[in-house]
Amino acid sequence: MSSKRSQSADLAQAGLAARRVAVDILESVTDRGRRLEDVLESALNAGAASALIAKDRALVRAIVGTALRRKGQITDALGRLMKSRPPAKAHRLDHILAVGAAQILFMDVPDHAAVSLAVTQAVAEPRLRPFKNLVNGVLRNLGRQRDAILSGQDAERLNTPDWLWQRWEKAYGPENARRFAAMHALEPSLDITVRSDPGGWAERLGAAVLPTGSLRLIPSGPIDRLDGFAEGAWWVQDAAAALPARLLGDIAGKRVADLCAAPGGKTAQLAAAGANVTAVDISAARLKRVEENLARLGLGAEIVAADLTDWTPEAPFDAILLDAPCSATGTVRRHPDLPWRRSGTEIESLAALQAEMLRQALSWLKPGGEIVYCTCSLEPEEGEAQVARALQEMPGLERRPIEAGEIGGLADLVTADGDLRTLPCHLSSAEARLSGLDGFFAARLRRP
Ligand SMILES: C[S@@+](CC[C@H](N)C(=O)[O-])C[C@H]1O[C@@H](n2cnc3c(N)ncnc32)[C@H](O)[C@@H]1O
Repeated sequence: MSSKRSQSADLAQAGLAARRVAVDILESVTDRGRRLEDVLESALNAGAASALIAKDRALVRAIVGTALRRKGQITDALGRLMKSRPPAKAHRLDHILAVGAAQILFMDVPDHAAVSLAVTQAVAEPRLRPFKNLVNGVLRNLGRQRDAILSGQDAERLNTPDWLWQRWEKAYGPENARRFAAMHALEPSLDITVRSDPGGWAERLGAAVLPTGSLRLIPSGPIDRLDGFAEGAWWVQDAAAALPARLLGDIAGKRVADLCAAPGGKTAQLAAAGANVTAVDISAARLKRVEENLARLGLGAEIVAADLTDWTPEAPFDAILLDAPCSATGTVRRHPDLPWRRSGTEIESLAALQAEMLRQALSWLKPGGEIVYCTCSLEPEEGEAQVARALQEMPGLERRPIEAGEIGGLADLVTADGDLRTLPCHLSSAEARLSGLDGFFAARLRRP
């Protein structure tokens, strides 16, 4: 084989391997309910995928991300072109078609390449081989009818499962539900928190400095190769996630608990602010990441692996940050698999756990001490309702309202009660990919 021909055979092989890994990942996430971030890492480091170069790894991420962000539209589009569903034994066909459709409908990949790689995948699997003409026909038709199909779709509604849409319509109204869904279709920017000199780091990284002090950029390669990562000058943290720890104010020299601490973005903020931090989390594996992150950043904290519902500190704290486990529905921009792995049924039991944790945490504060309770959820049961209940339950407990000045002057992010409520459609910018914020709730309470 000439070297040119062997090069193009290598490229075709890599293209095929990337699509195969994308199909495997989609299968794990949507059929087995596994978390995308866990599956991505293990799939990209196993077997043939481990030989993929950075560009192909990025392609896998982009295909899977698009297939999940646009899952409703892709299912609708394929449904319009298929007379019947493939039999259950050929269920992998759904993922091969979804991977092909994601490229044809939404990505800058030539239709013929997407179709031929999907057909090659079907042919390679004995159970799917009988459907190779179906794959070919459906995906070719999709390319031909792309514009007509896309223009007839209600993208926001289709890409949001009913359980989430109904919750958001109820809590925020139909227009906001639509705004959130529009943001979820976009690959989010990378937000980072810097130890110091945001202006200098913004220049070095080509980032924007947000009003809240976080930096925002579109990275062009792996994050750990960016300037300043290895030397611990910054850490990855959504701009909304960076706000709750700041609400504890000047904590230098104080004894502060970071409850539900892993993977440690907020622990790093508290330690960088000079607090003596006790970081507690139930997951030893996730705490290992806290330790690694702190080591890279040259910061320290006492690390405690414990179930908070069964733990008592040796002495009360001056201040506490409780970032309770929650449905995480505010993070769909960064976790597009979440809506399709959950159904909302877990919210009731999570809310009960949050109530128990908040009650306990309040009892671990010194008199006059402050707690910031937060969740990365858009669901009022996990935010506003928790705080209302705590205020009712504990005589003398007071809300200390958040001032816009504490969060870069962004008054829209503060509720009438004085709590922080960030939404995916907040922080809009002329450049769509530089817009948006994770949905967070935070309230600051002072113990009598
Ligand atoms: C929202 S995450 C915390 C994120 C973290 N604060 C940060 O900023 O990086 C919630 C954490 O709660 C922990 N968790 C869940 N149930 C717990 C329990 N019963 N006791 C202690 N930690 C728990 C989980 O392991 C998870 O790390």
